[in-house]
Amino acid sequence: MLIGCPKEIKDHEDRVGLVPSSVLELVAAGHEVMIETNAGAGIGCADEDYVAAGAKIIATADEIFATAEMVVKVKEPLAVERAKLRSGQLLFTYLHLAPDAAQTEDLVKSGATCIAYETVTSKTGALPLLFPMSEVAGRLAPQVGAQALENNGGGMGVLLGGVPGVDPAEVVIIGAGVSGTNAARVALGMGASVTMVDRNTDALRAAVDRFGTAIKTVYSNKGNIARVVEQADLVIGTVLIPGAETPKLVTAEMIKSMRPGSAVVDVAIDQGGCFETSKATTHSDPTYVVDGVVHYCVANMPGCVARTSTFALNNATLPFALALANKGWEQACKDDPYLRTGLNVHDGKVTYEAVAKALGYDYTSPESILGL
Ligand SMILES: NC(=O)C1=CN([C@@H]2O[C@H](COP(=O)(O)OP(=O)(O)OC[C@H]3O[C@@H](n4cnc5c(N)ncnc54)[C@H](O)[C@@H]3O)[C@@H](O)[C@H]2O)C=CC1
Ligand SMILES: CC(=O)C(=O)O
Ligand SMILES: [Mg+2]
Repeated sequence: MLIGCPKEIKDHEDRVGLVPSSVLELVAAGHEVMIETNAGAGIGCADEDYVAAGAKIIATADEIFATAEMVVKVKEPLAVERAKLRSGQLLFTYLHLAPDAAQTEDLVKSGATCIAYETVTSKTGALPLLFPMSEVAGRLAPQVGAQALENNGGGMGVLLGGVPGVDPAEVVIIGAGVSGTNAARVALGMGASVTMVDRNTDALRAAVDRFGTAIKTVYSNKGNIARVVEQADLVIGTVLIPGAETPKLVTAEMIKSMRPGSAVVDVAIDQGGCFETSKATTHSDPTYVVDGVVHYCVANMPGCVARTSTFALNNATLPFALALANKGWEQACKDDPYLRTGLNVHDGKVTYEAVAKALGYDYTSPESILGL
């Protein structure tokens, strides 16, 4: 198969779809790999590293989209990239379609087959291609939240860990999944006082088993969220309903109840965000203030630690990229029901139910397309 990997063009997105060692594996399996020139610059991988792995360096994204049978990326295609997609082409990347009507419409119109990293599942019901980036974003969240609480960051001038004789910050993490657990690990390490909120009591039990009495846990309902948010210095939102738009669990009224100079970090912004006051921001201009509360809502947080993130992402994506290249997407999705759940759009049809429901499309099941 002819595989193409363009340079990412989202604001401050330095990750890249394939690292040289992944190229090596794909080439060893008999495939041709095209990498856009300088695609790996932000992760410390030069064109020569890709050439040594067997890739061909291509001058422009246009050439890659025009010829590749499978395009491997990191972020959702932006409008200029969507315009280059072709009918019958396979796109393998993050998509986050439910809150993004414009992208969904373009992908449907393109006729391409689009497999979303974030809805590929595993035997245990986990999301193996979201997992590594949720680990990264979760670990980054207290770090960016701590900066937002600094006077320079627009915050009230609170040190997350406090000092002897002065209280640490109160950090509330809504969603005790992968991002939430990683956020808790770092926030506790920085010395904050941490409360985790989830509607899944098993997730709260797992947090207590992991962190012991250092962590406080609260069951997720409106009243409890209103109470802990009002008392928080920093709220980190990491809620997910796979493939669907994030529920707005923290209302504008709750944000108003927080102390001026407190902060929120909406990790879940890529699925629409869990604060009513959230709107997506970029690494160039990551924060804004609503009712005195600093909001950080960057939708590609791992992009700022691109080297760590790209290698972690490739560890997870490579087996699936190999299966897609070796067998073609149809056979690969027939053989693997967990990869099949990644199919979001095919030949003008929306093939992921939560996306169809969120955006008012008819839903066509992957099984019906594959004749299963
Ligand atoms: N902004 C960014 O750069 C990045 C964002 N993400 C996003 O972070 C979000 C979280 O991802 P993961 O941690 O992997 O998900 P996860 O599935 O591991 O965890 C989500 C948690 O939310 C909980 N939840 C669902 N409904 C809830 C409710 N009503 N109240 C409280 N908790 C509720 C679930 O029980 C689960 O424990 C996703 O939207 C993901 O796309 C992930 C990586 C990077
Ligand atoms: C998961 C995701 O959207 C990201 O890593 O940017
Ligand atoms: Mg994102």
